[in-house]
Amino acid sequence: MCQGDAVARRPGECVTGHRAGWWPCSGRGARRGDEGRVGAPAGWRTPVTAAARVICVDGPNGVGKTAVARGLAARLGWRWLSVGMVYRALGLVGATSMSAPEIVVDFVRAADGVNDPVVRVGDQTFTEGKLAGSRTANAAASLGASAAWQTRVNAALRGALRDGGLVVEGRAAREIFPEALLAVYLWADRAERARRTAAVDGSALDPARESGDRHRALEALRVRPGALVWNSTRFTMGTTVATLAERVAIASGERRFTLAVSGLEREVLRDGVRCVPYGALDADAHLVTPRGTEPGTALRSAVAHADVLVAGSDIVSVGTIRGASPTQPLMDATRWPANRWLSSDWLLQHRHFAVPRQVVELCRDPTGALPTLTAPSATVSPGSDVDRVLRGAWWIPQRLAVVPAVDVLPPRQFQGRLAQALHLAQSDPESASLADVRVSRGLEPRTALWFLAAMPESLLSISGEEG
Ligand SMILES: Nc1ncnc2c1ncn2[C@@H]1O[C@H](COP(=O)(O)OP(=O)(O)OP(=O)(O)O)[C@@H](O)[C@H]1O
Ligand SMILES: Nc1ccn([C@@H]2O[C@H](COP(=O)(O)O)[C@@H](O)[C@H]2O)c(=O)n1
Repeated sequence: MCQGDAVARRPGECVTGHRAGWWPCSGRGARRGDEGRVGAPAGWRTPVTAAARVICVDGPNGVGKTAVARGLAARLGWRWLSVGMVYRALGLVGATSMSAPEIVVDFVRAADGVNDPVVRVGDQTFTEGKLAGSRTANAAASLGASAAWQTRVNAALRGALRDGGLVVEGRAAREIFPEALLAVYLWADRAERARRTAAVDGSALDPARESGDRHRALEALRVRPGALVWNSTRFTMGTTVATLAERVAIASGERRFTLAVSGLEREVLRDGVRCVPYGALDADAHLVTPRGTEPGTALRSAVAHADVLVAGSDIVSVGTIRGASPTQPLMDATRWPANRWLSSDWLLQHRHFAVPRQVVELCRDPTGALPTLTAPSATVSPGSDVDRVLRGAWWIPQRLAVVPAVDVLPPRQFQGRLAQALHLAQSDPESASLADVRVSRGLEPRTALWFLAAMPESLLSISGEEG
């Protein structure tokens, strides 16, 4: 089981040297040399130890962590747990460092068969329904920022580990359960999160709570390295839950990440990625390459894209695939979790891109037919299938605010400058929310991840030498 911090090593490798994400790190995954062993995934299964059957779901307020965690637990037949619930319960009983009540987290089977969490603080018992909504959140936030409470709450949460799987939702779930099989950072843009929050209890998103959660020193809201970043803005709960269940199966080795590749005539297994001819509807993503691309080049491209796609994203283009160095595409250089900041122009210049199946499905035409994707030329005609799919990605910018280009700064200064720019942008809700930031390829990966968490709506372009 890989517990490694993937960004600290060579891109795509965990401590044991296996690729993180799309093959399991328990030693039985596919390796180089698997090529052509089509069919190996059938019945191929890596046993997952009980301790590793933990999925973490983190993300900003109102994105749907609780609803998605419960839905995923129901689908997998696992229990689910909420970190925020414990802090909310403590806030509700008016816990203080002097009172130090006992905290116990347990489960109760709901009418629909799901094992829901129950939090006992002293002699009071809370279920999620009693704690939902924004009412109790501010007291929760101030307790949650304290290291002493974190220690106690985290111990209570870990005490809830049982045989069988556990889906844990909440801030820093991954820090509390570092052994997790899969950590998900659930995202939705601000307007959608506001809509979801209002639908729960009529309340508004609280920017102060979110900003506090982002900027505090310990257990801050941010994307943890290696997390699957799933942008749920345009997906139903059902699609998000089904997708995450598939990603759990991939992480546990029960299923292989599958890419449908244009121009490929037969199924091939390459570097652990199952590549199937374009058009296969069960693929996790579709890779479009320009007409006439050599199969070998398309397969190298597939592996490079898969590396990024397993970490989430809407549409991915990994830049020039160099013949001699297929393992060093542009995106790998930063271990980017998603490249949604790449502009449409950039994408068009590269003329190949990969799209998760769920994005393609969003772009069915009125008769329900799936779009036909062909590699874009520099002029994509408006209304064409490719145009619809590219526009179906939420990130194509409508407007742009330019913060100072920071490409020549070393990482520390870079982060300082970004923090300043972000602070300005976030403290003025009327200001444009998008930033055009140019980064050099030497960008420290953690800074990139931090940036994503701090300002996910940004357009980030990568300049400087590729490779
Ligand atoms: N596509 C969707 N994905 C996820 N949730 C959705 C979606 N559409 C609607 N919702 C609803 O949005 C609400 C999100 O609230 P929920 O409490 O789950 O969010 P949360 O991230 O846990 O919030 P908080 O951090 O404030 O506790 C739920 O009622 C959920 O059913
Ligand atoms: N690790 C955590 C988790 C949550 N909190 C605080 O509790 C608030 C409520 O959490 P929800 O996920 O239920 O919204 C949240 O805003 C956090 O401030 C925490 O401090 N640490």
